[in-house]
Amino acid sequence: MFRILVSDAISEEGLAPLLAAKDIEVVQKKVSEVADELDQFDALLVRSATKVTEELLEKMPKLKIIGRAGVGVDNIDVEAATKHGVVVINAPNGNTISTAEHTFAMMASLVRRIPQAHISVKSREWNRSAFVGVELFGKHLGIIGFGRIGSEVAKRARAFGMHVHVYDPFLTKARAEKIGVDACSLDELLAASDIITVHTPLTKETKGLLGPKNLAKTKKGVYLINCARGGIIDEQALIPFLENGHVAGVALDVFEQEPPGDHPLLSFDNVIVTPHLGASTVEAQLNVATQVAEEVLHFLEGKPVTSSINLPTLSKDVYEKIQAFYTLARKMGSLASQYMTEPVHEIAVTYCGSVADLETTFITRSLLAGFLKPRVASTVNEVNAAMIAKERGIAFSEKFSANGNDYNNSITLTVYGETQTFTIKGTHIAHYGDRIVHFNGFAIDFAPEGHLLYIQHLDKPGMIGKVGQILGDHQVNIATMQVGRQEAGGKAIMMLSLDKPLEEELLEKLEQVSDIDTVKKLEL
Ligand SMILES: NC(=O)C1=CN([C@@H]2O[C@H](COP(=O)(O)OP(=O)(O)OC[C@H]3O[C@@H](n4cnc5c(N)ncnc54)[C@H](O)[C@@H]3O)[C@@H](O)[C@H]2O)C=CC1
Ligand SMILES: O=C(O)C(=O)COP(=O)(O)O
Repeated sequence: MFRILVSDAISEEGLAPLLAAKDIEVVQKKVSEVADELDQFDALLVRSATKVTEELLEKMPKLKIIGRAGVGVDNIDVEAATKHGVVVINAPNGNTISTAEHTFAMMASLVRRIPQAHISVKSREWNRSAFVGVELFGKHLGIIGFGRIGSEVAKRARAFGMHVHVYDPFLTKARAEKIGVDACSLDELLAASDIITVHTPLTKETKGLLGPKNLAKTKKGVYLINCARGGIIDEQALIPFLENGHVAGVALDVFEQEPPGDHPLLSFDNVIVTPHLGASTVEAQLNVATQVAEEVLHFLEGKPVTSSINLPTLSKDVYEKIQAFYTLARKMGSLASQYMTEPVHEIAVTYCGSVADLETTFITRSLLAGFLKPRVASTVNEVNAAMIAKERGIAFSEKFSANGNDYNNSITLTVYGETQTFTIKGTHIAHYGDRIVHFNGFAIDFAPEGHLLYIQHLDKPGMIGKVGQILGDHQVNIATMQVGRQEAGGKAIMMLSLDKPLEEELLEKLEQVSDIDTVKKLEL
């Protein structure tokens, strides 16, 4: 049974896949209303109101996934979620059109002074000369941030006969030309635009992007629009530019603090505002709720997510291709970690043959999670494995080779410790399963599963018998046994799979047998 907390107002119709699912309980309450039960939730669904802080995450130890029914995740401490191994997903395109349309509604309202005229008429006035506006046709629109919403705004602007200038450090000239916009530098955009609208996420780089310095570079009489995030246009910095008339008008859907309270900007007649309504349409809310509900359901069913903020995203197709290697890699990581009981400073993975062509980032994360799990007390999974490895000073690298080295595919993992180096190689054989084909310098062939017992010994007659005798005397049944050696009479290994885990006392007995060098219990 999974419990999901929906702590913001999310479309009930969109939540239908979760509400209808068996073994899932959906609780639609604010965080403050379930303060005593926070440790019982597996998933959390939010919009922009709930602040998902590290403190909240610490109160939710069972949490596996956070679904943001919308785009911006600046209300979620994604780094803390990653640290806690919690997947964060969003609905990146469900509200694009609604927000682009709202931006346009704001633009038209701003230049034609519709809100002010509306209030005037409602106040029983009829003052036509007070509300003379300007046309959008022929004006220069500057769009800062040319992602999903920015590009939809551009399409609409072109239909209105506007010239569109775009600044986005990640936009190529070729794409800009194809869409028919002028890709330019920020300074060029600021100097050329009659109206500027921002559509970036709120990040360290974009916070205060339109602050005192950049506002001074704009044309006198410029109009500004923020339907992205409060703070991209610095609210305090706007005040003198409004007072001296340099900025002709501002439209804000979002604020540095929401609600903004008694903010000085609200006193300006030429500042028009809405209460964060960009995504507030029936269609957008249904889209984003359906997207996150389906994703969360998939995730809880153990399927891949397609729009994660802190995991590489995988299509169903790709996931099916990598699934087998993902499991093999996790087991190899775990075996290496259990074998190498000393501190490790580097992990190197080589993908050979068909696996080298796949999306290996995810496989490597799985391998790291498998490696770290026996070593860390907290949750470790694909989400936080790379971060934890880094924190512990473990470097990791990937190499690729088209040649499978006798196998259709293989993964080789080398772990560098303080005093020794350990190498393990595995392969996945379709319709047969995972095999470890190389272990600590020995060619061997065993299935990585269950209760394993590794013994390194001298290659001489009677060794298998001695081990078999000790295990038999203690009622431990051997399910399978594989052997490998480097040369006749030299070092050799046995890998036994047992029907039950080995007790410590038996391990010690085996270690005392003459010509047995190493005994290790490996659990998968
Ligand atoms: N008012 C509302 O209700 C809504 C607001 N939003 C907000 O709109 C914003 C944009 O959303 P999308 O277009 O869906 O995101 P997106 O990720 O598709 O586009 C963002 C664009 O900003 C660009 N960018 C990033 N850093 C930049 C920088 N320093 N300078 C210039 N460009 C930069 C990126 O390259 C990207 O192309 C987000 O902040 C989102 O939270 C989204 C939906 C509703
Ligand atoms: O999707 C976004 O980024 C939004 O800003 C929409 O926010 P909301 O879900 O309406 O609180």
